[in-house]
Formats: sequence, C-alpha cells, structure tokens
Amino acid sequence: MGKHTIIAIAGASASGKSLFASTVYQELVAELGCERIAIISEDAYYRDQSHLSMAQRVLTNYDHPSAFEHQLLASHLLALRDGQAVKVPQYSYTLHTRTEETLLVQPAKVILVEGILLLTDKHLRRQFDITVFMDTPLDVCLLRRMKRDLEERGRSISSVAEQYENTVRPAFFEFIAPSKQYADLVVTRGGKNQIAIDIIKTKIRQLLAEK
Ligand SMILES: Nc1ncnc2c1ncn2[C@@H]1O[C@H](COP(=O)(O)OP(=O)(O)O)[C@@H](O)[C@H]1O
Ligand SMILES: O=c1ccn([C@@H]2O[C@H](COP(=O)(O)O)[C@@H](O)[C@H]2O)c(=O)[nH]1
Repeated sequence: MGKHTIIAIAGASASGKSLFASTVYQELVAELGCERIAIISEDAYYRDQSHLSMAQRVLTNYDHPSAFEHQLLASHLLALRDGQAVKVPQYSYTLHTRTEETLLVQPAKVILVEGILLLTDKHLRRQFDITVFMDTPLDVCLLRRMKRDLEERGRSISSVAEQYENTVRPAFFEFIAPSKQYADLVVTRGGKNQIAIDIIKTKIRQLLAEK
C-alpha cells in the first residue's frame, strides 16, 4: 500500500455503512488527529439537480449508478492521495439536490468512503486499498430505512414503500449484491458490529505505524 490508504464500505441502503464508518472515524480521530483520518460519503456525489423541478427530481432513480457523479468522486480520491484538499459537495435528501455549501476535506493518510454503489464501479474499485461489504439481511435494512427516512429524511410510509419496491430492492439485486465479490471483508449485524469495527481500527493503526 502507498502513502495513503482508502477504505471503501459498501452494502445495501440502511445496512449500517454510515454508522460503521462514522464509528471507526469517531473512535480513531481523537486518538490519531484529523490529518491522519478522513471520511467521505458517496451520497455527497449524487448529481446536482437544481435545474429540475421538485416533480422531476422525485422521478430520479437514486439507486442507479447514473444518479451519481462517480467521476468526480474518483478525481477527489486521486487528489487526496496526491496531498490536495478537496471541496466535497453537500447533498440534501429532502430537496433531492446538492446544497450551495461544500465541505473542505483535507488529505489524510487513511480515507474512509461509504456508499451503496462504491464496489460496482471498476474505476472507483481501482482506488480502494481495502474493501468492506455490510451484509445485513434486506428485511432488517428495510425496517431501518423506514424508521430513518421517516425520522430524518422527510418521507412518508407510502413513499418509502413505493421507492423500495420500484428502485431500492431491484437495484440491490442488480448492482449491490453482485458487488460483494469485490469485498475483502464481509461484515454481518450492521453498524454496531464492534468486533468488525475493532478489526478495521487495528488494521488502520498498523498501516499508520508503517507509513
Ligand atoms: N447494528 C445495528 N443495530 C441497530 N441499529 C442499527 C444498526 N446498524 C445500523 N443501525 C441503524 O440503522 C439505520 C441505518 O443505518 P445507516 O448506518 O444510516 O445505514 P446506511 O449508511 O447503510 O444507509 C440508522 O438509523 C442506524 O443507526
Ligand atoms: O435524493 C435522494 C437520494 C438518495 N436517496 C436514497 O438514499 C439511499 C442511499 O443512501 P443510504 O444512506 O445508503 O441509505 C438510496 O437507496 C436512495 O434510494 C433518496 O431516497 N433520495
């Protein structure tokens, strides 16, 4: 591995990717400092849709690779590897578009990236040094997504159910499940699997000691 290590955490929507990644990040950043570890979400790279009306935005398939600007994410990961800071877009799930703000992410020795389709894109896969797949049963994901989307993303029961049937579930079988083959580590039991969290933390500490 080179000077920088990029760790991808993929899996179904609500499988626990962001809880897992943010727990690893929070538990390590205090110990290591933010110049050594950074975190990015693939969701930040949903395409800007500010030119579309709300009625048009709700028709987008947010579970299809075309919904993401993966090229921008790939170029940001390359820049971070090269020691340059990047301006990560910020995305609003309620407005279905990017906000005006960006978040300046500084280059770090270890970069955690989490998102549903990270392992489906061969250009992105080339950037990852370590790959993790959250293997949470789909019924558990649906229940967690329902609760989260009602509480945090301004959705209704019927809108979550409709989107789940139309795009979320089909995309899981078409894109996400087949991408599990590219994972180095498969994590069961979601974002609170402390043994898996500790394994990744130990690996990160070991990599940083070598750099
Ligand atoms: N092992 C777990 N036990 C209980 N709740 C969990 C667990 N893993 C994740 N969650 C919860 O499920 C929801 C979805 O998790 P999240 O990390 O946002 O998923 P993702 O990033 O994969 O979409 C969140 O509310 C999170 O707190
Ligand atoms: O405008 C949007 C953008 C995305 N979504 C849904 O979000 C999930 C991906 O995020 P997770 O945090 O991994 O759940 C994806 O399944 C999209 O369906 C959305 O509903 N609206």
